[in-house]
Amino acid sequence: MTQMLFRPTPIRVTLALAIVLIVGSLWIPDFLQSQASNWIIFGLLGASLVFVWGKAGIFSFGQGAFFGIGGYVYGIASINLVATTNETFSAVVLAVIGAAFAAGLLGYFMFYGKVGDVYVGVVTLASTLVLFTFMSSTASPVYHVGDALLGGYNGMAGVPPLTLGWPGGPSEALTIWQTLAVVIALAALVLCVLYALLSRPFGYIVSALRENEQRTQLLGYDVRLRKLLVFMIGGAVAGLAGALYAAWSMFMSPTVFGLQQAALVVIWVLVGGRASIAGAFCGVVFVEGLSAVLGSGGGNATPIVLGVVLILVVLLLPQGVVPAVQARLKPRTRTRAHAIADDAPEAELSSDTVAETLPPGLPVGRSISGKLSVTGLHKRFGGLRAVNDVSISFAERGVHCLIGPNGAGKSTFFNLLAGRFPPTSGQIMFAGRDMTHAEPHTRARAGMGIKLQIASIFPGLSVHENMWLSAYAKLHSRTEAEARASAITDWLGLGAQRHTLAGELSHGQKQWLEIGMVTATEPSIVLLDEPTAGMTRTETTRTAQLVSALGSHVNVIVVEHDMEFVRQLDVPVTIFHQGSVFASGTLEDLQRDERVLNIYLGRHGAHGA
Ligand SMILES: Nc1ncnc2c1ncn2[C@@H]1O[C@H](COP(=O)(O)OP(=O)(O)OP(=O)(O)O)[C@@H](O)[C@H]1O
Repeated sequence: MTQMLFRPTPIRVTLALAIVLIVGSLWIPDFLQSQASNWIIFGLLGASLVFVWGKAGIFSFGQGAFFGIGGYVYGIASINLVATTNETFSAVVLAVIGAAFAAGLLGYFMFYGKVGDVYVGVVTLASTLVLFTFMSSTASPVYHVGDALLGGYNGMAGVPPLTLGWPGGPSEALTIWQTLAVVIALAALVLCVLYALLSRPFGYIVSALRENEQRTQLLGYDVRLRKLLVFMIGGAVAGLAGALYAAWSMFMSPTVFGLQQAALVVIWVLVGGRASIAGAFCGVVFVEGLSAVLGSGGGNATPIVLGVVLILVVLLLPQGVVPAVQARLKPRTRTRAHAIADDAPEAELSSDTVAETLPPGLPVGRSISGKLSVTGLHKRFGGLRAVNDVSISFAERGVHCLIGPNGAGKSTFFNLLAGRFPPTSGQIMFAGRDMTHAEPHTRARAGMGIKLQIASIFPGLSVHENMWLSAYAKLHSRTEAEARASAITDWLGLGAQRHTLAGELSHGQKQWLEIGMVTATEPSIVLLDEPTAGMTRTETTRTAQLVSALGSHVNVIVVEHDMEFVRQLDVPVTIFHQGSVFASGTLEDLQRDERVLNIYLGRHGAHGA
C-alpha cells in the first residue's frame, strides 16, 4: 500500500516538481525568475507539439500559429477588458478558447478533407506564415480592436501583465515571482491533464493512430474525430502558452508566427524527445540555455556552433535527450502492455495448437446478420475495368474463397468491399444497410472485419495492446476488453508473446495477430486478403484452422492465391477473370471445368493447381 502511494507516476512527479520549483524560486534573483517563466512558457508550447506530433503522429509544423493567436487574443482582450474586470485571467481563458477554435477550424478542413500526413506539416506551416504576413501588415492605426492597436511589424504594445482582481474591487498586477508561480502551476496542471488523457483509453487510441492510422480506422475508431480532438487540445495548450507569453513580455509581435519560431519549436521537441512531454521543457532549457551561453561569448560563430551541436544531439540521440536518459536509468521500462495486462498464465506457442472453435464467450456473428451482397459493381482505373459489373451474394455463415489469375481484379473487389476505394458504380449492401460509400470505420462498426494482405497491426505496441485496442473498439470497457484480449491471444497461441512488440513477431504470427484483432471486434463478416502470402506450409495449415474456426460462426470471404490453402479449407470458390465473376463451385468441380483450366488452373502452366 505504501509502495502504491509513493509510486512515482508522471502526475505525482510533475506536482512534486512544481511545488519544489515554486518554493525554490523564491530564493533566486528576479532576472532568473523572469527567465524561468519564459522557458516554462516555451516548454508548454513544446509540450503542445509533443502531444500532437510525438503522441498522435500529426506533424504540426506551424504550432506557433496557435501560440501567436493565443498571445494576440490575450492582448486584445486584456487591453479592452482590464479596466472593467480588474483582472486578466479571463483574457487567458479567451485566448485558450480562441486558439482551440482556430485549431478546430484548421483541423476540420485538414482531417475531414483527408489531407495526407506530409501535407499537414505544409498546411500548418503555410497557415502560420499567412498569419505572419497578415499581422505584419497591420501597422496602420486603422487596424485596431477596440482600444487594442494590432501594431503590425512593430508589434502590439501595452499588453497588461497577469493581474488579479475583480470588477469594482482592487486590481493587482502579479510580481515577477508570482507570475513565475502561476506559470509553473498552470504548466503543471496542463501536464497532469495531458498525462491523465494519455493513460486512458483515449491515449491508447491516440498511440494506435500514430502507429497505424488505417488499422485504427478498420477497427471502427473514427480517426478524423480523434485527430481533430488531439489537434484542438494541442492548439489550446499552445494558446495558453501564447497568452502567458504576451502577459509575461507585455508585448506581442508577428515574429511568433515566423518560420524561425516554427523551426525552433520543432528543434526543442527533437532535442528533448519527440515522444516525451517533459522532454519539451528540457529541450527548451538545453537549446535556449546553449544559445544564451554561446551568445555571450561566441560572437558571429554562435549560430554555426549552435547548429552543429543541435545536429550532433539529434544524430547521436535520435529519440531525444530525455528518453535517452530514461533508458539509461531504467533499461527495462514498464510498457503500457504491463499496465493494461494482468499477469495471467501465458499459453505456450505450439505449432500443433488446434483452433477448431473460437474462444468461449466470444459473441462473434451472433448479434447482426452478416449478409453481404453486391450489385452491378464497377471500378475503373482510367480506361481499365479492374472490376466489371460484379453481382454476387454471400451466405451468412461459412468461408467463401475468391481466386483468379494475376490482375483478375480480386484485390480491387476486396478493396471496394473494405471501403478503401470508392466504386465507379454499383451497390454494396451489408446487413440490410447500403455500405457503398460508407467510411471504413462505419463498415467496421456495422460488423465488417477486414484483414489486409500485408499485416496491418500496431508494430510499436505489444501483442496485448494490439488485441486490447481491437476488443475495446467494440466493448468500450477496459476490463472486458482485457479479458477478451487475453482469451483471443491464447486462442491464437500467442500467449507467450503477450508482451512482445507486434513488430518483432514472425511473419506468420503477425498475420494471426491481425486475424485475432479482427475477431476481437465481434464481426459478422470477415474479409481476408491473401492471409497466407509468404507463409510456410505449417503456418498455412494453422491459418486454415483459424479461418475454418471463424467460418463456423460468421461469413468469411478470403481472397487467395494459394491453391493448397483453398483445398484445405474445402469451401465454395468463385473465380474472377478480367474483373468479372467467371465461375463458381467447389475447387474440385472448377478444376474439371475446361474454361477454367484454360484461363487459370491450367494446362498452360498456370500456378498453384
Ligand atoms: N490503385 C490502382 N490504380 C490503377 N490500377 C490498379 C490499381 N489497383 C489495381 N489496378 C489494376 O487493376 C487490375 C486488377 O488488379 P488487382 O490487383 O485487383 O488484381 P488481382 O486479381 O488482385 O491480382 P493479384 O492476384 O496479382 O493481386 C490490374 O490491371 C491492376 O494493374
